[in-house]
Amino acid sequence: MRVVVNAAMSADGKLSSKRREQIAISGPDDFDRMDALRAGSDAVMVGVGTVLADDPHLTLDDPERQAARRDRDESAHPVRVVADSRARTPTDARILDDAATTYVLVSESAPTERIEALESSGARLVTAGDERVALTDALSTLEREGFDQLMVEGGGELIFSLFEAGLADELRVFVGPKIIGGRDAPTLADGEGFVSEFPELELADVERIDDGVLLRYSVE
Ligand SMILES: NC(=O)c1ccc[n+]([C@@H]2O[C@H](COP(=O)([O-])OP(=O)(O)OC[C@H]3O[C@@H](n4cnc5c(N)ncnc54)[C@H](OP(=O)(O)O)[C@@H]3O)[C@@H](O)[C@H]2O)c1
Ligand SMILES: Nc1nc(=O)c(N)c(NC[C@H](O)[C@H](O)[C@H](O)COP(=O)(O)O)[nH]1
Repeated sequence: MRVVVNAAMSADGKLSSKRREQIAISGPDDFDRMDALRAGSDAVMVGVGTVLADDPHLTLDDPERQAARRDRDESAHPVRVVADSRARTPTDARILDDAATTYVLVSESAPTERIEALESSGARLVTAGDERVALTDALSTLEREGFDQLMVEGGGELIFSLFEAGLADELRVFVGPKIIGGRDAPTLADGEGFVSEFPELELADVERIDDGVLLRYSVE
């Protein structure tokens, strides 16, 4: 399964502000590019931090893209995936609505009542790992479900872990024309951080979009 990380960051490398509220960094063309990438993916994944901060829907905006997926005998929207070790996703989260199938990746530490609440909300639960979701195992399960391409939208904690586990195959990052600042604002890769053996990228393409630049890297 190909894992494509796609995010938008300010010119100073932030994914949102220190308040962790959603900030429009992409312009209209980059949002449309993101929608097209979602349409070409079997599943779209975020961490529970993004769910709690943004209440994302993770569906396709463009009806024609939905129709094209149906014409390919696929679901109108890609599957939605949340990395959520303790099953904290609120049962009224938009990501759990009936617009698309949603997988919640949990660990053994998730309370039974929370798991039951998410299952009652229609989520499909995948358990991997003791305290935190074991991403390698969880993504292997998704691959066995037949997913060929997984798009990961963030946030920084999840993206760091994917690179740390060697699971990211491609990084597409839109650099937008804003300064957000803030030593505590989320960046593209947060987590513990690397101090050696830094993941190496190969620059595949540079494209001007809106008032920003899309950088596409393959991960070595
Ligand atoms: N600009 C963009 O493109 C973009 C995209 C997405 C998000 N964002 C922004 O980013 C912010 C949220 O980012 P975030 O870093 O706080 O949250 P996140 O990466 O979305 O979610 C992080 C959480 O995921 C859970 N998780 C489960 N398994 C994990 C694993 N193996 N490794 C890492 N995390 C794991 C952890 O919570 P548990 O320990 O409870 O499981 C962790 O705290 C928001 O402000 C949002 O607006 C921006
Ligand atoms: N590509 C991109 N450009 C941005 O300017 C921005 N703020 C995000 N942020 C990602 C956001 O935090 C969620 O991951 C979903 O993109 C929201 O999904 P919906 O629109 O509700 O489907 N992503």
